[in-house]
Amino acid sequence: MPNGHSASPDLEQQSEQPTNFGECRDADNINAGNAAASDPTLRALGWSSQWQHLFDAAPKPIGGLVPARVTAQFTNQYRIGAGEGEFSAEVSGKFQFQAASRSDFPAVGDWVVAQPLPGERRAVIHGVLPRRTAMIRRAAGSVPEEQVIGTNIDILFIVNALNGDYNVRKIERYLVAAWESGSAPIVLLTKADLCEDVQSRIAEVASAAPGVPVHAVSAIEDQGRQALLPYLQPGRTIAVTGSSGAGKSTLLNWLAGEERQTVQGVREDDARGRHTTTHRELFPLPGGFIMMDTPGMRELQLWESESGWQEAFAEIEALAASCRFRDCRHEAELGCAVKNALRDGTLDEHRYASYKKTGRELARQARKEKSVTMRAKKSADKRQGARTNDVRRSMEQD
Ligand SMILES: Nc1nc2c(ncn2[C@@H]2O[C@H](COP(=O)(O)OP(=O)(O)OP(=O)(O)O)[C@@H](O)[C@H]2O)c(=O)[nH]1
Ligand SMILES: [Zn+2]
Repeated sequence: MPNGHSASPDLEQQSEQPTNFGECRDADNINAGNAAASDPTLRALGWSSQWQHLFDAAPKPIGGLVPARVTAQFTNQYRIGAGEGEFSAEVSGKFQFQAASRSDFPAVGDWVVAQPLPGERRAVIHGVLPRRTAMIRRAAGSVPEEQVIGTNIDILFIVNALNGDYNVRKIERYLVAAWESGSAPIVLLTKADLCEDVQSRIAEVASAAPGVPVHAVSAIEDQGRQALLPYLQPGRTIAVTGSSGAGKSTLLNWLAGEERQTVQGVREDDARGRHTTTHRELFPLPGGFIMMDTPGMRELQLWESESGWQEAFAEIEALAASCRFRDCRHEAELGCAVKNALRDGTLDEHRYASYKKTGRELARQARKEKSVTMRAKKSADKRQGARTNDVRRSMEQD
């Protein structure tokens, strides 16, 4: 838990103590009889006895299969880290055949069942262990499809800078995504050195993010690190999101205690024997925690998710439960508990406006997706109809 032993107590203030993030990550509870569970290379990637149990229970079509974690993803190729080091990997033909959707394929952060090919740095992926958390985005395109941005993230650092970038509504949107994914959100207000009134900003964010720890930090002035140490536990996977320029890279380098690129960039031979520098999207840092930095995580914007919305505005949802009408829209209805709370000042007007706005955006998104799905279905029906006509015509000709 964060404590007060800090050189800069004014930056150590926070809304609430974190409770149970990453509680399943029982890295110290090692099954002594099991070699893989205590493998230092695997453990550096977040392996624990829980994962070992899931691996033991996973189907294994062939012998010689090992656990590995996906550290980077390319179009059809993956980079995985196993006990024996890194491999470039592809999914097996059977896996590909059985995958029902894009989200069934491995993503950065996944633990997979892999088969290293003898004498090569290549491996075949036969399965994906059940995900504990998953950041999912509906991919844009003519047919909406789920895109998995990152999985098995214990903690999501939501980064917002205490300068012109500062925007509580933006933080609320990121919170929706975090709640939906299953990972525990922590709000980091960066560039605290640029802000005159850090405390009131923290208070403002805290009231918009009930139950979420809020910390102010300055990477440039090396302030606020102490409060983050409790999150940076060995075996824990942490992802960072926030708008461009919010200070994510600087934060990562600061937390890593050295230049991150030197931590995660590795020169190696590619398939043609050339030396290349490979970018890992998941990498262990010296403190023993694992950092995830995928392009998708950086672009994370509004999350199209109903349940995340309800959690992000849990106190309003709780009020809504005591509205007289079950379908109350909290506008002009009689006996509306939300409107009553607005009137007596227990609910903040901006907060309510943000709740309504996010709700409208979700509805708009849902309508858009529905119309895209219907259009896609119509054109599929049309194609099907054309094929049926072709068959009929060719039968008539016979
Ligand atoms: N004053 C101040 N500036 C900072 C701090 N942290 C980062 N910056 C500056 O903010 C700018 C953006 O920082 P980055 O770390 O590149 O931001 P980013 O979020 O990674 O940006 P993208 O890579 O575009 O997503 C840089 O000029 C940093 O030097 C801080 O604590 N204080
Ligand atoms: Zn109501």
